[in-house]
Amino acid sequence: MIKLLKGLKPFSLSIIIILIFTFLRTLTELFLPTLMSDIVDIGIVKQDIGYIAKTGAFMLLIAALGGLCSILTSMLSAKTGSAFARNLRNKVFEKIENYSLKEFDEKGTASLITRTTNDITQIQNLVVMLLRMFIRAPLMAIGGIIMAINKNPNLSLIIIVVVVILGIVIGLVASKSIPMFKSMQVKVDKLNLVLRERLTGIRVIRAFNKINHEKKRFNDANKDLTNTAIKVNKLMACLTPILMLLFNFTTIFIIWFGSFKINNGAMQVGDLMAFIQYVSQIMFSLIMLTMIFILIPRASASAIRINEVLNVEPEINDPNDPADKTEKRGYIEFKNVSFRYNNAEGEALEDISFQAEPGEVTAIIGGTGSGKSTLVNLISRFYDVSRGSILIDDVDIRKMSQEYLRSKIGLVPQKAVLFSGTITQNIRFGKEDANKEEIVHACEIAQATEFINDMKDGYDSEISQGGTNISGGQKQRLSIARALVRKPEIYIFDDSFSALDFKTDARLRQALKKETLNDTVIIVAQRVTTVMNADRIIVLDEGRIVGMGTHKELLSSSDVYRQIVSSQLSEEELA
Ligand SMILES: Nc1ncnc2c1ncn2[C@@H]1O[C@H](COP(=O)(O)OP(=O)(O)OP(=O)(O)O)[C@@H](O)[C@H]1O
Repeated sequence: MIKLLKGLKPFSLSIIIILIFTFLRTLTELFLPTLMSDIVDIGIVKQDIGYIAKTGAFMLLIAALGGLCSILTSMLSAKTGSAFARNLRNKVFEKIENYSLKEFDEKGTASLITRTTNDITQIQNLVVMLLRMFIRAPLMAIGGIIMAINKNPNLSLIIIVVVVILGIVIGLVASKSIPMFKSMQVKVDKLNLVLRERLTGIRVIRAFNKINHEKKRFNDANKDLTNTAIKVNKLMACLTPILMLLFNFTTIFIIWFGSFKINNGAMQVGDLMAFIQYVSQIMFSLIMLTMIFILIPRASASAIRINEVLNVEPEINDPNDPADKTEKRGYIEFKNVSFRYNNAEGEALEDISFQAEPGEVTAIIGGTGSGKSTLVNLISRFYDVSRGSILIDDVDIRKMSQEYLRSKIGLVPQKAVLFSGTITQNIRFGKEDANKEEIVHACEIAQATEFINDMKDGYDSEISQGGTNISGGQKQRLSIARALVRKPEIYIFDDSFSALDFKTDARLRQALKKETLNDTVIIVAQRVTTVMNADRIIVLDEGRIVGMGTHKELLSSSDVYRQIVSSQLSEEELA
């Protein structure tokens, strides 16, 4: 928590101003009851109207000054709190951006979202509360005690009794509420996870008639959170009536004992009235302090979760002296590469060695889960190899900066991901300064022009979030165009033609061939027709290369390949 609060350093000036105004405000608040007591004891008792008017006007001025200080501190605290939260959010977001996929896998998207939003809001609430109350509450409590003793030392003994009772009540409430506040954060996390899955998987949920099942899952998580929130709020709600009761009894006692003192001439009426106000100020400040102490554990649970994000040292880092200049272009070499996912039992890839050169098409084929996507993800260094090495243009990719490495690659991922924005904006994601001709050219090769021209606004048509307003095949073609516009040295198509019909698939590959004459192309595919013309086909089975060569060579040398071919041919014939 302290570590996060160090982020308040840039706001030192605002904090100093807040402290000064808080100090002034507290002084005005402590001064008012004394003025009131003077009005009663001097003005009213002696029927001095002039004194009453003069002191009354002075009271108004002091109250106005206090009000002004209060407005200023509230405004500045809110502003500082928001700016602090903004900086923290940026910091967390920047950190997450540097995460490798391994860290994403570990933390989970839903949790990362809660940590960047809700958890930071908890810290922001605490900061605002601290700025507004942390100095004010003890200052007012101590000031109140001094003033009360000043008014009547004997009667002040009541304060000790009140503080002890108050301490016990607050202690009981805090010990019950703090664990509940902590568990609320975890429950918010859970709710976010369910909600996110529900929203992103809405089509599947409907298709499988799982709406009620999902509703129940969401309701359970929601109810769980609500129940805890209600419980903790009930508890907190009890605090106010108990404190009011305590305050009212205290007032009765003060008036009771005070009346004797007044009767004996040991105390004046005004002093008694002021005394009651000081006791109420002391109690109010203790409640404020309690609020802070209740907020602290909740915020510290959030701080721990935020620090967990900030403390992660991404596994994949750029080297200190990156080799960002290579003689060659487009050469890929896998040297005895093995790879194991974190927490996975077995290796996803084992002893993979092959080379790919510019002007060549290397295809990777294999059953589901054989490691095809894993293999191509290693080229972009989304994960680091567990053993062996990957060289690009004769340089180990761990020795290059990630930006330089990825600038060489045009990746079309297995799951086409588009962003909200126009078609042009989505394709410019591949190359920021791509001009209209480049965009149209890329779309022509990707066989996307036809459907783009059919759309109402052509290239300016809006793609909705996640590309839900276009078909799967159209999405794939746009993500292919996005990679093409980059004109990279290496193209990686991870099962990118699966949603295309055979005709479009063939046309696209033909156009692609001309476009990538001097580039290295890696194609991951399930269909034999997509890979059979490749210069080199790598057959993967359970993470191992079980065959490598041309279609013809593999037909005679690889059983697995022959099985894949025969299963598909018979399927096509059946169709
Ligand atoms: N993030 C991950 N964490 C742990 N294991 C994973 C992860 N991603 C994939 N795997 C496992 O690694 C193996 C290879 O997966 P990969 O996605 O590379 O297969 P694939 O050949 O591309 O399959 P498909 O054709 O179905 O896409 C599988 O057993 C899979 O369960």
